[in-house]
Amino acid sequence: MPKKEQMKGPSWSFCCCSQCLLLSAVVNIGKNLLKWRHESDLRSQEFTEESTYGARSTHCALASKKCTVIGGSGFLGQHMVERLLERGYSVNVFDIRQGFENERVQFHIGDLCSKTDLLPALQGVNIVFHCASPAPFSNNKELFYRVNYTGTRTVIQACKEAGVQKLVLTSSASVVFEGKDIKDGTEDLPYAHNPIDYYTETKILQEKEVLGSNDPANNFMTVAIRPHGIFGPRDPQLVPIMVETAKSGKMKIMIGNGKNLVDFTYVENVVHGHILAAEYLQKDSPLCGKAYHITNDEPIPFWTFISRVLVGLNYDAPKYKIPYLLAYYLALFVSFLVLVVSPLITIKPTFTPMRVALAGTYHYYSCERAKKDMGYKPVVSLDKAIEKTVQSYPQLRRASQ
Ligand SMILES: NC(=O)C1=CN([C@@H]2O[C@H](COP(=O)(O)OP(=O)(O)OC[C@H]3O[C@@H](n4cnc5c(N)ncnc54)[C@H](O)[C@@H]3O)[C@@H](O)[C@H]2O)C=CC1
Ligand SMILES: CC(C)CCC[C@@H](C)[C@H]1CC[C@H]2C3=C(CC[C@]12C)[C@@]1(C)CCC(=O)C[C@@H]1CC3
Repeated sequence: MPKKEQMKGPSWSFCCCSQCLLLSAVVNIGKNLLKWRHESDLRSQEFTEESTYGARSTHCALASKKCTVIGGSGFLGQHMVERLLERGYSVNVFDIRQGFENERVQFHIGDLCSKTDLLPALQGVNIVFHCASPAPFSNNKELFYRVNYTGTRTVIQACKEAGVQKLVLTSSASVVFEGKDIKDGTEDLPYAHNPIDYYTETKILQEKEVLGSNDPANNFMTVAIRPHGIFGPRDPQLVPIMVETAKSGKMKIMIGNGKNLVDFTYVENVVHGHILAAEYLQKDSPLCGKAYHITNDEPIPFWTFISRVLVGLNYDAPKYKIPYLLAYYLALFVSFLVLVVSPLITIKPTFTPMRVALAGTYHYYSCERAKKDMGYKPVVSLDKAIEKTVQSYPQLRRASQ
């Protein structure tokens, strides 16, 4: 609320008759009240932004900012765009497809592997968010390598050529995960020697390229955000796969003892981490060339999370348990069989060794570094996030029987 002394009194204008004098005073009081309301609204808006983004970014909220979201038509990308617009950024989206309509957004359709496609989308832009990737469960190794690795190198070159100052990459916490327990893992853990899949292998290559290109002396600064298990409204992957598995009757068995803690991160918290990183990424800031875990900071047993979402959507929670190692070797055996019959038929098994490892081990990460360097704090709690997510999928809800 503004202080009383900041409110200006009504200004009086000269007139000869008393009715005019009265009318003029009333009009002026009205005008000043409106002005005061507007200033007060702005101040309270600043307060909200300040409490969320920290004092430094209050300034950024009011300044005009131009950014490009590569992969802006995707799940995370769309949420990024919405929040950036709310924060007063002017936003370009670069993607191979147009995922939504918004007259405030300038779409550039193209392939990030092509510098010619990219350059027009980067003109006059000072921040690039790179959150494009082929879907993690694709089997196309060549595509992962081309888009995540060589494509990201092209993005870096294009950014430098276009004079972009900040590049914020969406990496993944899985770059350090090898299928073995990780408890409260920090960013100092080494990259996985044996990544769980080819997607992750190329996410490692990608992150190394982006962090290695950090060059504040030449006004080019980079940072990598490592989220884990992103979920929320419009996610095409996590909740739909769970529901699909439940519908087909395969979601009855828990892998392991059901106690393994995992990070699931609400999409708005992931977005918040990205925007903070962009705003705190400055020459001489500790963020330059570094990776940051962004999680909900509330690890939860994997099967508790799955059960809460499924029960929320009126499906049964898994009841039975199978020892982790037994499930893992069974999944390995199934993958071997799938490989043998692959020249004849294509089968996509639900329980792959990778999914078994994700479902049966501990893998949660510390976000202390993000808290310390950019004042990160999740903006939506896990309880609220699960509630909002469940409510956002009426079409996936099982009709009561
Ligand atoms: N979904 C999750 O749980 C996690 C995702 N990530 C990372 O977050 C980022 C965003 O993921 P999501 O939004 O879930 O994926 P998504 O599949 O919904 O979005 C990716 C977008 O990238 C675009 N894209 C793909 N190839 C492209 C190309 N060659 N040129 C231009 N655009 C291209 C797609 O059209 C799509 O719109 C990815 O980098 C992913 O690796 C990291 C950790 C967890
Ligand atoms: C069939 C069930 C046993 C499992 C259903 C849930 C899974 C679909 C998800 C649980 C953890 C998720 C996860 C990812 C994708 C979806 C899950 C496997 C990622 C692989 C997405 C891309 C990343 O960068 C890492 C994620 C780790 C967690």
